Amino acid sequence: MPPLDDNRYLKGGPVAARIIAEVRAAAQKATEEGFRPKLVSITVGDVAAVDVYVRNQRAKAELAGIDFEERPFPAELTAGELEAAIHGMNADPRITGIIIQRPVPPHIPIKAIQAAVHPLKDVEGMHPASIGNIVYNQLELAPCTAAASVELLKATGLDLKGLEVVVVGHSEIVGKPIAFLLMSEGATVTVCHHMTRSLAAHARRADALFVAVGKPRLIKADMVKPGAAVIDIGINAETLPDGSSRIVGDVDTESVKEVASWITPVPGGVGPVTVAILLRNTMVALNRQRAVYRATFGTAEATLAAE
Ligand SMILES: NC(=O)C1=CN([C@@H]2O[C@H](COP(=O)(O)OP(=O)(O)OC[C@H]3O[C@@H](n4cnc5c(N)ncnc54)[C@H](OP(=O)(O)O)[C@@H]3O)[C@@H](O)[C@H]2O)C=CC1
Ligand SMILES: Nc1nc(=O)c2c([nH]1)NC[C@@H]1CN(c3ccc(C(=O)N[C@@H](CCC(=O)O)C(=O)O)cc3)C=[N+]21
Repeated sequence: MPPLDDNRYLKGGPVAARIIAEVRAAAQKATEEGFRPKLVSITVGDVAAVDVYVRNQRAKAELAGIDFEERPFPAELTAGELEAAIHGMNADPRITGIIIQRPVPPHIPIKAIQAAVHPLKDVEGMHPASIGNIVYNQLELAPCTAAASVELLKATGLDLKGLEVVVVGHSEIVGKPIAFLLMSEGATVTVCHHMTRSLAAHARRADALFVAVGKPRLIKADMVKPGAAVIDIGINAETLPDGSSRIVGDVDTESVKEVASWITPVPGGVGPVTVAILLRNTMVALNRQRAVYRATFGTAEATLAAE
């Protein structure tokens, strides 16, 4: 197997740019028709871990013509107060989508809070109803990171039907939705987690390996099948001896790139595509809201016109 040349890095930039261009055209059309999309980002407390994510969301939303508003709440906020604020946003027709940045403080029950977001405004695809849609093969509004990871695998041109795929990590926000999306596309999916007996034995069988664990360099070259596609979802901050910090994934990229045919870099891989999918989901949400609006008010108009 020849060493991976630069072309085989599965970079997120071009995929994200294509999606954002599509979103921009759709957002412009919707705005002209009187429905300007708007995304609201909720953070609770001082969460340094999401700073980069929120900064990129704002920058790309501006590029796409989607309004972006940050609503920071103090760490002492109660779950009831946060739910009330979300109900207010659900009822506000100017707001298209709501994203609750993770993590939230331990006294806030994240599942209940995610369920408080109206499914029509759930641009993260984390409401139980949204997750349920994925199980029923309705894939147009999926959790952003999971959808981004699958989008990158598709960019390899590999046929997903019957593809042997291994997903490492089974969180509700990343690993599990990746597995459901891939099953819907016809892949044969194995899901590994911390109780899996031999991670290496499973991982080595994969034509496509997805890793979402949160452990730097968990996946080494001897755990990867030659020629495989490796999608590294991990985002881990690492402090260097000189005190500076950098972001690394869950895959030992240096060694794995000698074995794999495709590998997503960190940074510059899944991250930028995640942001693009969030914006695409915002347009999916807007279109659904418009359909409800038409069904509610358009009919009355048609009835009046007919009279
Ligand atoms: N690029 C992006 O857009 C995003 C990146 N991330 C990154 O992805 C990574 C995962 O995030 P998230 O899913 O939220 O994390 P969680 O901590 O919620 O989940 C980690 C998963 O890894 C599993 N796991 C833990 N240790 C092992 C092990 N040794 N071998 C196999 N599996 C193991 C856990 O299994 P168990 O539950 O059984 O212990 C769990 O399912 C993080 O680095 C995070 O920063 C997250 C969101 C977005
Ligand atoms: N409800 C919720 N959903 C999430 O999906 C979620 C979250 N909370 N909390 C935090 C994590 C982390 N995350 C990132 C997504 C993109 C980049 C990103 O765009 N990264 C770029 C830039 C990195 C840089 O500039 O250093 C890259 O990887 O190239 C980073 C981090 C989403 N997460």
